[in-house]
Amino acid sequence: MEHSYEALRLILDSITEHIVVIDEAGRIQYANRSWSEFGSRNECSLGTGWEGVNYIDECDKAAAMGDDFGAQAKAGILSVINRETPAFYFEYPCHSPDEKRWFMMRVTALDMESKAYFVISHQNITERKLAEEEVRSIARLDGLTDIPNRRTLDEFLHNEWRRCARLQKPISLAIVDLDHFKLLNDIYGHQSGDDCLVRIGRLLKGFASRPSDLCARYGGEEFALVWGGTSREQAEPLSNRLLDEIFALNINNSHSPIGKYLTASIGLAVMVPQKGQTEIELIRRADSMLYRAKESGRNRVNCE
Ligand SMILES: Nc1nc2c(ncn2[C@@H]2O[C@H](COP(=O)(O)OP(=O)(O)OP(=O)(O)O)[C@@H](O)[C@H]2O)c(=O)[nH]1
Repeated sequence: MEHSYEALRLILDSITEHIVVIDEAGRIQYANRSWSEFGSRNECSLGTGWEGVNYIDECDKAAAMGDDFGAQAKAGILSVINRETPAFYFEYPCHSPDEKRWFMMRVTALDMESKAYFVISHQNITERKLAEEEVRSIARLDGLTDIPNRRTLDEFLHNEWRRCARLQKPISLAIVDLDHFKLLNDIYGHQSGDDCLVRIGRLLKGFASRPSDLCARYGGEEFALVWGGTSREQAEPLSNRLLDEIFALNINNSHSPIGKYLTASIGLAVMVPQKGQTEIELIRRADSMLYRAKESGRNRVNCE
């Protein structure tokens, strides 16, 4: 069987990986059925017929249309052709309008009948990529409230700070700390405390609706809101509305000296980032405003 050309062709056609073989100039010399079928199903630039197609030119065309992966694929293929590396591996997205897809491209040399050829195979790795995306998104969220966690906040704040520095726009940070939450936990139990944190998280999501906004769980019963491109005139009423809405949830905290429903305190800082400053200064200011809000009676917004 191994001597039968027909048998080998059938075997290659039965493989789900898309396989093409090119020569040193990049001209396609062979394509298996999976490769041809994928091309025709997806109206890929290479189309159904492969005769006369130069694979490297196709990568160039993709790169010229702004596809960075085209340029990377070409560089990798050339590195194998020039024998700078024995193999090239490359993961790239190839999404269709209605589904996400990723492929792993492998390029290896194949010396045959004293001529050099190169095998390029594409394996569908979508399942693994989707699982990785899921893990990444779980790692970015707080397990209890399902809103971004501290790590995500730090990253977002860093990027938003830099964006606002570039545009010389104000950036606001509100640190929201629930008042006498320990009493709520002590009287109604830890589970009620958890339920309450979940409700607050849900409420906060409604205060972070723009791409330049983010709400996050900052610590135990502390939350944070970043409002990029937002001035004090906009952030202060927003913060006051947030306090009103927390109170309007009517979450019992009967032993709180402030009132029978749960309240919160907010430290608000607003800065237009200047040279030499970092977002640490914004956090420091919001923290000190929160401290003052707590010191001066809680259930209020303090803004410097
Ligand atoms: N149920 C629950 N409680 C939490 C969680 N994280 C922190 N806490 C509780 O939050 C309470 C915070 O207490 P404190 O730091 O004294 O603050 P506080 O009672 O809110 O008082 P002030 O902030 O000064 O108004 C503690 O009892 C923590 O156990 C959590 O994930 N779930």
